[in-house]
Amino acid sequence: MDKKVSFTDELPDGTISALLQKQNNVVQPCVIVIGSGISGLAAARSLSEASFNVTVLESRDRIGGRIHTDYSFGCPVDMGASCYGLYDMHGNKIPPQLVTQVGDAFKRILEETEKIRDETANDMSVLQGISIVLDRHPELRQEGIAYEVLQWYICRMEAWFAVDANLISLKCWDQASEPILLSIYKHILPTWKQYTKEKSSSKLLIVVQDECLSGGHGLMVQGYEPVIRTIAKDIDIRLNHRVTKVSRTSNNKVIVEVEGGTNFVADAVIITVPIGVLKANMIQFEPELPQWKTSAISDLGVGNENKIALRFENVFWPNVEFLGMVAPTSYSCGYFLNLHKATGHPVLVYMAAGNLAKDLEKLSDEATANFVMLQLKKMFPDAPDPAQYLVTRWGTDPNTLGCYAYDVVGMPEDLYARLGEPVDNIFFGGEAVNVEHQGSAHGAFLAGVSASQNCQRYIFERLGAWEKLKLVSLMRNSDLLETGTVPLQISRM
Ligand SMILES: Cc1cc2nc3c(=O)[nH]c(=O)nc-3n(C[C@H](O)[C@H](O)[C@H](O)COP(=O)(O)OP(=O)(O)OC[C@H]3O[C@@H](n4cnc5c(N)ncnc54)[C@H](O)[C@@H]3O)c2cc1C
Repeated sequence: MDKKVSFTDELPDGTISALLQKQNNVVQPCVIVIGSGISGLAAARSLSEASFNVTVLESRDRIGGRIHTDYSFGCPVDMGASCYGLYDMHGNKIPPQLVTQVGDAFKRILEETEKIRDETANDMSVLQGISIVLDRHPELRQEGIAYEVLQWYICRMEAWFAVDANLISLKCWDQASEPILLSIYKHILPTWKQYTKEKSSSKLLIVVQDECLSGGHGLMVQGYEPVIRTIAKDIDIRLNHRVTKVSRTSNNKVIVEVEGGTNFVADAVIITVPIGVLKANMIQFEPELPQWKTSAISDLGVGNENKIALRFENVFWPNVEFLGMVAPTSYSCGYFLNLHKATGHPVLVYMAAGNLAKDLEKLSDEATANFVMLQLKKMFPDAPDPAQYLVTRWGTDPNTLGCYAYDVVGMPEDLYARLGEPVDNIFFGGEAVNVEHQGSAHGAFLAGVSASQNCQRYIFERLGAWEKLKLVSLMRNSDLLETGTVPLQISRM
């Protein structure tokens, strides 16, 4: 007589696994993740821990994507922010009181733009909003060097969005969750502590530091690399696999084609390539993606920010966390992160955003380093030549085609949400699908986990009772997972 096995949680661990192993027909659901940035790796890790068979396809010869720690200077170089020293274009230090005073005015200006937004039905740019506020409140206008400091604050805001302020949507710029708003204030205002006090938001700070992966705007002294390596541990990652096509089949499978013609077949795919890559249609979809999805991709903006790291033989600058140079326009303001303070190595990192970042990508590495040295020499006329330099080109790198997503003036507000919606068994992760923390490493991480959970749910719901039982038993017994792994991809040569 056949013994009926019921789908129950009560069975002792191993009982069902042993039975299944005997039957020798254990097939784990297969998922392909495209992209090995923090989002793709988070998705892959989450799937792997749920006993799904997962393979990551990565176009580059390295993992990490937009998180890349360079060690060629003999120390890790990536990112950070906070305490500051501001200079004018003639090398004179700006009095800290003036910087704080203009910072407070800038905070008030931003608050006043909220009223403008509430009054008008149509969207406008942040820069337009600021200009209306200054017309209405002459007392907030700045003159002389204070005007240049105000431009520097606008320059830092542009760096946050990686695009010029005349392109940032007033309607959407601060619609992210409070922790990210707090990060913006922290990033651009020396008075951020006062801001958090006013909002009595010590709880928010804890959220920023504990819940978000990067802990707000701290500097990862060892670089981000160890985080990436930890998430990627034991995951099947195929480097130099550039995906060119994703096809859905009539039997609910996906076929993922890479450059060179190799195909991978799976039950579902999670796409985590940058929004710039999607916008440039570097991946073909068959059948085509629906209009609500393609319009979200085309309507979302992608900004640009580049870093130019300079290593010197010795430190000749003050012991501050960053050096800023004010100027009559935000385009000509400057910002150098001082890595010496955190790492002890004589390294400065210049950051350029928006149009400046685009313009610098038209120059050679050497010409870019020369431009940055001219900026530095305005503050420190005797600055020696750097011993080494590194230049990023996120805007023209075919693996990114931009820095991160931003809200274009006048576009619908649901773009991030639409971008994150699955299309059957195609799921979307990546920085740009996180509604609350887009443009950040922690947002990308959370988007990857969320795409994985949606994908697991989708697959689980489509399994028959017997397959569900098999999957649950696999989840309970990781030993079986090791012996029962089935290769994910098939090749069609
Ligand atoms: C200059 C700069 C400064 C930043 N500063 C900060 C900061 O201070 N704090 C912060 O939190 N965030 C910051 N960010 C943002 C953060 O780095 C990103 O949001 C995050 O790393 C994005 O991760 P992701 O996995 O979504 O995308 P990515 O890391 O870009 O991963 C996508 C992967 O897909 C791969 N790929 C592309 N095309 C294909 C294809 N056709 N087939 C296969 N693979 C493909 C890419 O090579 C890449 O590895 C910064 C970004 C930049 C560029």
